[in-house]
Amino acid sequence: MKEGLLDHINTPDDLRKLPVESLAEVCKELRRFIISIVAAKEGHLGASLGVVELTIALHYVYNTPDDLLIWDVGHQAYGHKILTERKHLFDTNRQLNGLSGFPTRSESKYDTFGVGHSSTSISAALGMAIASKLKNEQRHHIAVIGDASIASGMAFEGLNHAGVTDANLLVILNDNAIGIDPSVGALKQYLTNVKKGTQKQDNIFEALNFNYSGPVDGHNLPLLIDELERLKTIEGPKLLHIITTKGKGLKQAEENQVQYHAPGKFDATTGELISKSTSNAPPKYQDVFGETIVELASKNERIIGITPAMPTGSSLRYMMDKFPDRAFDVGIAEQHAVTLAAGMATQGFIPFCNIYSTFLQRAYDQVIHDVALQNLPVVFCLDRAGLVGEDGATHHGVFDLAYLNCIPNLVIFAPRNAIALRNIMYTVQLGIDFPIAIRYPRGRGHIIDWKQEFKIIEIGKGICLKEGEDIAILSIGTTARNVELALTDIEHSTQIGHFDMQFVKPLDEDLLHDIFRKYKAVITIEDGTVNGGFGSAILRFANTNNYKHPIKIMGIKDKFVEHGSVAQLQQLQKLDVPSIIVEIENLRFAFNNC
Ligand SMILES: Cc1ncc(C[n+]2csc(CCOP(=O)(O)OP(=O)(O)O)c2C)c(N)n1
Ligand SMILES: CC(=O)[C@@H](O)[C@H](O)COP(=O)(O)O
Ligand SMILES: [Mg+2]
Repeated sequence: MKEGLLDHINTPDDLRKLPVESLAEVCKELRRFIISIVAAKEGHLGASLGVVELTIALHYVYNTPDDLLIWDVGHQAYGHKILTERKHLFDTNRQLNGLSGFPTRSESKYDTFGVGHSSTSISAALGMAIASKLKNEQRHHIAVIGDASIASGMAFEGLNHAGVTDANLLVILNDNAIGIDPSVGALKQYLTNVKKGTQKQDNIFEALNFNYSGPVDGHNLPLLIDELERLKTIEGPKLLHIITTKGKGLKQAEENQVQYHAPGKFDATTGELISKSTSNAPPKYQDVFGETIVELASKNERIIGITPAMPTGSSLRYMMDKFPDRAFDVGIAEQHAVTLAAGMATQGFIPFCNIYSTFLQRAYDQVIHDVALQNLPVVFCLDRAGLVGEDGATHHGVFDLAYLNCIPNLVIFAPRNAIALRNIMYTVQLGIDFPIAIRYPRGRGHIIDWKQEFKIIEIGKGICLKEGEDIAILSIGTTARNVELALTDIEHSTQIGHFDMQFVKPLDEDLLHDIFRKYKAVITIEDGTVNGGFGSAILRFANTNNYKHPIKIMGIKDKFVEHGSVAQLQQLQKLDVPSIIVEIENLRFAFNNC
């Protein structure tokens, strides 16, 4: 490829040496560079393409990293990474031992705040701005936040506080009218009106004491640079409202913004998706949820569906299309989603509140205070539980079993396959008088013929999948699959029993007593943290009942798990088939030698 300006930019200082007139060319090359790498290596695309001009303007005008730049979510920060000493590493983005897909403090001094979950940028930037004042340091603090992320409660908390400070804070609202899916809610309507020029007088940000400017065309680089230079001279909290197009510069990404948020592999020249054949593949768990809820809701009018901003990712979209009055995308508002569900449950509805496991962390108090304490029959469907792969540490759903297990009243179920997911959804909508969390992973299972006749699952009951003699393996959820595969590979597998416990809470104590009476040793396996999760619960059961068996707990170690493919991460966490075989052999060796 012909050498370009981008080849000579390693740091923002290199960028700042260029004349303004050459920056349009840098934008072009930066876009092309992002497209070429993401096309081959996958990742988030549309958001980064949409902020190419903004990224260049920010690093050109501000003295990063002394001036502090905070990206909200961080899925739009690829251009930022490339301009800040990481161009040569960018082809390792999101891969094992490669760059993180999100700004990460340990990765670069330019990444001032670790992100991945949305709506933190204003609070973090305000914290930094107040700290700078206290330290008597002159620097700028800039939070870049999208229109979907600013509608979240936490962002409003930050705005509310910032508006009564004199902090040197600039919030840039990057308004492209879409999150992953089209933005929702009254704020979206308000921003649309602002863009039309109908509500200037009642500017919501001015009402919160921000110096508001905009809306400005976020793809007009000279205009952006001028505006940022002007804002640099203004004291106190400021908000710049820019209008951009998600996916800017790649036709398909502009036209199909939902799909090109994170499109997978595509042709860098034509933009066409490189589709993998999935005709014979088992379904994604999200689709099992999405199709099943439609099936159930067509017969049970009390079923409600709720998603905080993930209708496509959760496949609640299917219900939103079929039953728009009973399925709600509430925006990036996990706390609200949970309490909304609680409110509906008080009125006799059966809300299925579908939240990615990692994002439910946001709504922990709502789960405890608004749902569990009142013992309301809310059905939490926790998608993306366990290891999610390339999104990495911010997104793995590995804490849910531990953080939910300590909550009274809450039942916790993990289906080992698509049929079990379907059956538990069927069971709970028949009527429950307790809340339940159903957690299942990202991606596809292994069962093709999954649409079988519904069967009731008995609450609190585990299943014997295979009888044995010496060692009992107790699995939870889809970890059962690797155990099954290990048992087909191993010699003397007749000696090994395998139980799908199904429920972390309540544990099937009758079954556990049978197991501990019969077997000499127990292995537990979960795709969640070993601290306080499923294995811990089994250990507690054994201690309480004075069973002295050796118990090996397999799960996620007490350390944040980085990014990589699920298979690689399973291997590193010793949750893959060979690691299970090794554990079995170790225990058998111990028996034979004592
Ligand atoms: C707390 C939380 N909930 C949900 C998500 C999933 N998520 C990632 S990006 C995104 C949309 C962000 O939209 P916006 O802020 O408008 O930025 P854009 O992608 O348009 O640049 C969502 C919902 C998240 N990262 N964090
Ligand atoms: C940035 C973000 O939080 C989302 O885009 C997330 O990466 C979606 O994950 P899935 O691909 O599992 O839906
Ligand atoms: Mg947006």
